[in-house]
Parts: sequence; C-alpha cells; structure tokens
Amino acid sequence: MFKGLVGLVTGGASGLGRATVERLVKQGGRVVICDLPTSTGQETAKQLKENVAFVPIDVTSEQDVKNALQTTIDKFGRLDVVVNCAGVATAQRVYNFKKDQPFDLKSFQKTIEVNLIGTFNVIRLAAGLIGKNAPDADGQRGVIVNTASVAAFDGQIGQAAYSASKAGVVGMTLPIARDLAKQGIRVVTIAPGLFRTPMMEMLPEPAIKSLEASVPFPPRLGHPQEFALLVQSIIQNPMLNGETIRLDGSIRMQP
Ligand SMILES: CC(=O)CC(=O)SCCNC(=O)CCNC(=O)[C@H](O)C(C)(C)COP(=O)(O)OP(=O)(O)OC[C@H]1O[C@@H](n2cnc3c(N)ncnc32)[C@H](O)[C@@H]1OP(=O)(O)O
Ligand SMILES: NC(=O)C1=CN([C@@H]2O[C@H](COP(=O)(O)OP(=O)(O)OC[C@H]3O[C@@H](n4cnc5c(N)ncnc54)[C@H](O)[C@@H]3O)[C@@H](O)[C@H]2O)C=CC1
Repeated sequence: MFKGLVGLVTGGASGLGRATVERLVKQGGRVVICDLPTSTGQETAKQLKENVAFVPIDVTSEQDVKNALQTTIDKFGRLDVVVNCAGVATAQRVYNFKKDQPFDLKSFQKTIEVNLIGTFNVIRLAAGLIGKNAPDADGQRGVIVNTASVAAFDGQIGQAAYSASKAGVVGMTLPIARDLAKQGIRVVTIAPGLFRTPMMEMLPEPAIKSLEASVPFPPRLGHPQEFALLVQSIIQNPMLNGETIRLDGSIRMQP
C-alpha cells in the first residue's frame, strides 16, 4: 500500500511513534526514526531491518533535524510523510501551597521547547524537502501529521505546561496547512486520549486505572496500533487537512 513511500517519524523509538514506524514499514514504506541518542532507536531500527534507519536527534536542534533530513535523502532518496510524535509530559501545580513553591519555570520552558517548538522545527525544515517532490495526480506532494493530546482541550490539575504546549500544536495546525497548501502538503494533527505507552506508564497504576475507567467506550487505554491506524488513514485520505482529530474513546478528562 505504501510502496515507495518514505516517512520520518520523530519519537519513533517508543510508544505511538514506534507503532507508527511498524505500520508504515508493514505497508511497504521506508522510514527514518528520529529520536534522542539515549533512546532505543538503534535497536528498533535493527529489529525492523533494511527499510528503517535511525538518526539520533533532539527535535529542538536545527542542526540535528537538518542531519536527519540529509540522511533521509542519502538513504532513501526522498521524503513523503513526517509524523511528529516526540514529546515529553510534565505534571506540576502552578503553585504548590504545601511547599510554598511556584511551578519551575525551566520545566515549563522545556515542555514548550520540545512539544511545540520541536514540532515546529521539524515541520519548517521537512516542508522544504517534501515540497521538492513531484505532485501526484491530485497535486499532493506529501503529508505532515502532528501529535497533540486531549490535554490541549481538557488538561488536568498539574498540566498547565503540557496543555499549553499541545494547544500550541493544535493552534498552528490550520495556519500551517493553509501556508503549505499551495505546495500540496497536507497538515493534520491527532489529539490522542489515553494510550498505553512508556509515557503513560510513568503515572501510578491507580491513576491509570481511574483514567481508564473514565473512558466512555471502549473503557480502556488505547493500543498504540490504533494511533498508527489513524496515521495511515490520514495519509490515505486526501480530503483530511488543517484539522485536529481526537482519538480518545470520547473521554473528557476530569480536573
Ligand atoms: C499523556 C497525555 O497526553 C494524556 C494525558 O494527559 S493523561 C492525564 C495525565 N494527567 C496527569 O498527568 C495529572 C497531573 N497531575 C498530577 O499528577 C497531580 O495533580 C500533581 C502531581 C500535579 C499535584 O499533586 P499534589 O499537589 O500532590 O496534589 P495531591 O495532594 O495529590 O492532590 C491535591 C488535590 O487535587 C486532587 N487531584 C490531584 N491530581 C488530580 C487529578 N489528576 N485528577 C483529579 N484530582 C486530582 C486530589 O484529589 C486532591 O484533592 P483534595 O485535596 O482537594 O481532596
Ligand atoms: N500515551 C498517551 O496516552 C498520549 C501521548 N500523547 C503524545 O504522543 C506522543 C508520543 O507519546 P508516547 O509514545 O506516549 O511517549 P513515549 O515516551 O513512549 O515516546 C516519546 C518519544 O519521544 C522521544 N523524545 C522526547 N524528547 C525528545 C526530543 N527532544 N527529541 C527527540 N525525541 C524526543 C522520547 O525519547 C521517546 O522515544 C507525545 O507527543 C505525547 O505527548 C498524547 C496524548 C496521549
């Protein structure tokens, strides 16, 4: 189905990103995994064999992302799809009155830096490469998929930084889609609910259980493969553009 397609997946060593890499490869695509040097990207690429390459990057670095794009060209000759999954989760009260301590500003900045600015950094540099593709019969040159979160809309206590970063991703989706429309590049954001990944497993099990029980249907955490399935649908459906899609079993998170 994706024979000839070349993808670049940030955060591709783990969780939702990894499931996306696996699906793209299973459908015949070739993929560059971009993740931190400390991640399991190298092992993941080895397991998935010759159609996958790993480039250690920090998404916030211009030089790192340029290197990843150069490797994509050197190894696979083109770039059709970017999936931005790299992200970090933080939880802290705006002011901890028990400890008389304000939210750590560096932590707020880091969350915005990785989740919002990192996503934008990858989009702005990758767009230049995707835009060089010859257009298909519909005029399309490629697709960019971003990952926000339902926390962009109903963030819980402690999620000020995380929600702000993800709301930024939602907010820039339409203007970037409009901006890149002339070039035939679509931009779509997924806002996942709760998915069982290493990020989610950082929460204490009782918190996971209570969150799980608050999903109307199906009353469970999502499987990363279900995220990857939506990425595939977005790539396949040319009318999806400039939109954020919630993928959440209709959860609306409580305070
Ligand atoms: C990854 C994704 O993209 C998907 C998601 O967003 S999944 C949702 C993730 N949610 C989170 O990460 C929640 C983050 N928040 C927290 O972990 C904690 O609120 C916190 C660590 C920031 C603060 O903890 P704390 O200051 O120790 O608060 P704590 O003493 O536990 O609780 C204080 C009060 O707030 C309530 N509370 C704290 N966290 C809560 C929560 N997540 N939901 C509901 N109530 C909460 C407690 O019930 C308690 O209530 P009362 O004292 O009024 O009875
Ligand atoms: N798991 C969930 O329930 C949800 C996850 N999300 C979002 O989905 C995305 C993927 O999350 P998960 O797979 O759950 O988490 P994960 O923690 O399993 O994977 C995130 C990956 O991003 C990488 N990463 C972090 N900072 C990076 C940086 N600066 N540069 C390059 N790579 C970096 C990590 O090394 C890791 O491999 C994140 O953006 C997250 O915020 C959104 C909603 C729900």
